[in-house]
This record gives sequence, C-alpha cells and structure tokens, in this order.
Amino acid sequence: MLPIATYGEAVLRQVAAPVTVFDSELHQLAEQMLHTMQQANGVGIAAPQVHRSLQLFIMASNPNPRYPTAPIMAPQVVINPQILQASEQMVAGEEGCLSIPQQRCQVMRHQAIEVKYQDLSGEWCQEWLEGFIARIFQHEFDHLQGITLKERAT
Ligand SMILES: O=C(O)C[C@@H](Cc1ccccc1)C(=O)SCC(=O)c1ccccc1
Ligand SMILES: [Zn+2]
Repeated sequence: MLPIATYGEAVLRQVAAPVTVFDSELHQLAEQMLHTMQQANGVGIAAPQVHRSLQLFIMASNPNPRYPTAPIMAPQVVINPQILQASEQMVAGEEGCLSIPQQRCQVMRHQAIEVKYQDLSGEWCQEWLEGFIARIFQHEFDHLQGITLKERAT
C-alpha cells in the first residue's frame, strides 16, 4: 500500500505532468494504486495522491452505502484525460476524498461528460459518462489539476 498524501501537501496542489512512457514501471504504479485504493475502500484514486505528479488515475464504481445504486464497474486506468463536453445539467452529491479523511462534502458536478483518455497500452478511448461514474471522473480529473474537494464543496 502506497502512502496517501493528505490535504495541504504541495503535491496535491500541482498540475500533474502528462504520461509519455507506457512501460512496465507505469503498469506497476497502476497496480500499486489499485491495491492502495482497494485497501482504503475508495472508488477512485489519482497519482498525485500517492505523491506521483502524473496525469493518471483509477476509477472503480461499486454500490456503497452512500450510492447503493452505483453501477458495478471494473477498475479503469485513465491516462492523459480530457473532458471534451459537459452537460449543462449539474447534480449535487456527497463525496469523500482519501486525502481528506473523515470528511464528506456536497459537491455539484456535471450530470454527463464526454471524455477522451489513454489506457495502460496507450490506446485512446472516447466515451460519454454519466451519474456516479461521471462524478468520480470529475473528482479524479480535479486532482490532476491540483484541485481538491475543499475547493469544490458547495
Ligand atoms: O479521493 C479520491 O479520489 C477517492 C474518492 C473518490 C470519490 C468518492 C466519491 C465521489 C467521487 C469520487 C473516494 O473514493 S472517497 C471514499 C468513498 O468510497 C466514497 C465516499 C463518499 C461517497 C461515495 C464513496
Ligand atoms: Zn480525492
């Protein structure tokens, strides 16, 4: 399990660097992040949270006490993400952050977003996300821009 940066650490305020090398070290980092996220019972984790300022995060939705209707989604590694379009419609929802333990905040997020990103093999993917998964993507995407829950809380 990798140490998780907590709110106030500089790495969480930096804009993360793009990933350019898709080698075994990157695969190993993704593996370690997945394990860390699962140990912490998270539904997502961004590289800056494990002190690596890289444009890489993992999102993995599953039903949980706060989102019992959340879809079951295999963990997805997201690299060099872009948000191409975002719905006008915003939705309020409860969020937590592994870097701000014991806090839950109401955050407004776009209901649907069109995203483009690379997977671990460097292949580009482009798709629409909505609901809880769109929420997780926006939360992790913020981490790559040096933005945390505290700046987004309503
Ligand atoms: O800090 C992180 O990136 C992980 C964070 C991701 C996240 C949670 C909720 C909404 C959007 C993004 C967490 O997984 S916090 C712990 C958690 O599993 C959870 C907390 C509140 C609501 C639902 C789940
Ligand atoms: Zn977070």
